[in-house]
Amino acid sequence: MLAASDITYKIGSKTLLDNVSVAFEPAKLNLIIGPNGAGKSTLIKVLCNQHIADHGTVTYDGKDINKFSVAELAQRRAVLSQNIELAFPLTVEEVVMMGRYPHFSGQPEQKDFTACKEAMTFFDVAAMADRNYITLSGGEKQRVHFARVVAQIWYPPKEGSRYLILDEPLTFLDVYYQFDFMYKVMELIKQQDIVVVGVVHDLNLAARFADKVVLVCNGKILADGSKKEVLTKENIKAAYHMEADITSHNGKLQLFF
Ligand SMILES: Nc1ncnc2c1ncn2[C@@H]1O[C@H](COP(=O)(O)OP(=O)(O)OP(=O)(O)O)[C@@H](O)[C@H]1O
Repeated sequence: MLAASDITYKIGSKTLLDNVSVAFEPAKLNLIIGPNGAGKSTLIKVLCNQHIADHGTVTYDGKDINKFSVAELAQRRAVLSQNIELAFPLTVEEVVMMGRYPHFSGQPEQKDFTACKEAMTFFDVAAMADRNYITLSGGEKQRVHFARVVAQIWYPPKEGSRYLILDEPLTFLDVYYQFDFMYKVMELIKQQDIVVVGVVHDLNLAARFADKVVLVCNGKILADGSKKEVLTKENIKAAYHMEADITSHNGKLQLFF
């Protein structure tokens, strides 16, 4: 379980997160939604210790994030950030191997090569293994980063959960790969010990796939629960100032604007 309790985070006089408490369980697809500037990326950064909260705690498996060493956390928790830029000419396989850096010192071992190969196959980028990363399209690069972060947590740790934190993973992907990615994440969470937290903008993808939806607005949690509980006309209006028609057919929610 990944939990944040009473998080307040300020920059100067601006409060970016205001007393936020939220928890994410393993084996569930947890999605964070909310309008631009709501505080979603800030929350992700606090959950990852990239931002230190002014108040409140973040725990992984009940243990305070500050009690983990950087290496310990990196062996169990992979983070896909927005706008990843690589300055060096690397092959796709070398980029994916970066995910394994927390697991070896010196040279990668056979299990690191195996994790990379399997993660590349899983995300359909194995055929590009020897390509120069910077020559790839935006969507191809994004799939390479999926392989990198998933290679990082490919094997279960001796104890505790694995964590996969994704800040807007669907940017750059066409509709086929958006769905493909969601199905693949659902396949990963069947392993039961992976906590997945992702930020998405597409409310219909959240309506289709999420087990839990957290709606962030003005640095606060406006709603937190199942997609049916959170994706209501009232909540959408309050957060996005938009009227939505919401239909439910065979248990599937759909939003129209
Ligand atoms: N260093 C900073 N100084 C001042 N304000 C900041 C800083 N970083 C972020 N903010 C502001 O904090 C608010 C929350 O930003 P954040 O990036 O968390 O939003 P978001 O919900 O991820 O938005 P988006 O959907 O547009 O990516 C925004 O208003 C942003 O301008």
